[in-house]
Amino acid sequence: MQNRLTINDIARLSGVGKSTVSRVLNNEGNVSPQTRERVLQVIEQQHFSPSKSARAMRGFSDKIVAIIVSRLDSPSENQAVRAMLPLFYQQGYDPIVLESQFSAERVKEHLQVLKQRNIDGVVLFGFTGLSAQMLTPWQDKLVMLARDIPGLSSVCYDDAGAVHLLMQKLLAQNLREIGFIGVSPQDTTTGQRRSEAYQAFCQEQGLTAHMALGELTYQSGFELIPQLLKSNVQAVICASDTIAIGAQKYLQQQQITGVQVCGIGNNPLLRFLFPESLSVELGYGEGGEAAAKQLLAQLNDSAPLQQRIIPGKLSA
Ligand SMILES: O=P(O)(O)OC[C@H]1O[C@H](O[C@H]2O[C@H](CO)[C@@H](O)[C@H](O)[C@H]2O)[C@H](O)[C@@H](O)[C@@H]1O
Repeated sequence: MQNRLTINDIARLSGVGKSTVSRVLNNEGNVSPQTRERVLQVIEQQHFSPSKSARAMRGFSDKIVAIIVSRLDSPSENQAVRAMLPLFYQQGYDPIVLESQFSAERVKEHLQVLKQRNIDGVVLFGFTGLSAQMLTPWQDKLVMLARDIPGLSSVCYDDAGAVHLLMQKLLAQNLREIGFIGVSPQDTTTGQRRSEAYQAFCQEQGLTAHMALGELTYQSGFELIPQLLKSNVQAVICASDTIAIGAQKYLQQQQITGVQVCGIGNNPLLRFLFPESLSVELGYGEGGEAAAKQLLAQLNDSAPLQQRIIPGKLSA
């Protein structure tokens, strides 16, 4: 676990002054080789890493924000992170990126370390299983993306609205046999909200629902679309563009034409590989920007907490 030692402790343990420790950390001259060696030995023994204030003494930024993504390889999260970075840089904050892999336990560990390091603020890509109890102590310095929890600032995507846009577009094209590839309802947003929106729309319009559930992967789209093809679907809505890429790959491999594949997310790779697909721009970039602005407003101006939903739109 991380230590809480300060430069003063290192100075005391090394038998030197604070400024000497600072000179060693800065790799400046004016310190004898023996003293330098002694200080470095203590630093190593104590697993010391300079605190924010010590970093500031060394000329680094004193302002740090952490971005906790769920998956480093998620295209949607990458878009959001890319949009928030320039805003943090402009305001003199150094961002650091951590990964949760959808583990609440891992988020808890990250937050403990961030607290010890006295980090200024956090953007957290939320997910099902995170508790308000764990996050409320951070409420003034945290913004959650993609999930909302009462009492916290959040920026969310319009999950049900995206499914509606696609269903309406398909109906307008006279397509009524519409399948859906989703993910587990244990995932409240991409899973439950998108699947429920599909089922509700089918019910309202008197359509038969054809559903298959998998994971947030290309493989799921590839493996699940054959089930829906057995029901002679004319179109398939996938809960994400990543899933849609897998579904399209299957159709391409089997040389099946005439099935309209739709995704959610407006992923450039789907557009490039399969330009005939339909997708909804959920606003990942806009979401990342909004989350960064909200966090900066909370940190710099004590702005009130805010919950926001980014509207989606059919991609051109
Ligand atoms: O394939 P991707 O580009 O990664 O997109 C899949 C979905 O990723 C995001 O949802 C997932 O992560 C969220 C945290 O960022 C989490 O709240 C959600 O439960 C996960 O399903 C993104 O929010 C979705 O729009 C993407 O469809």
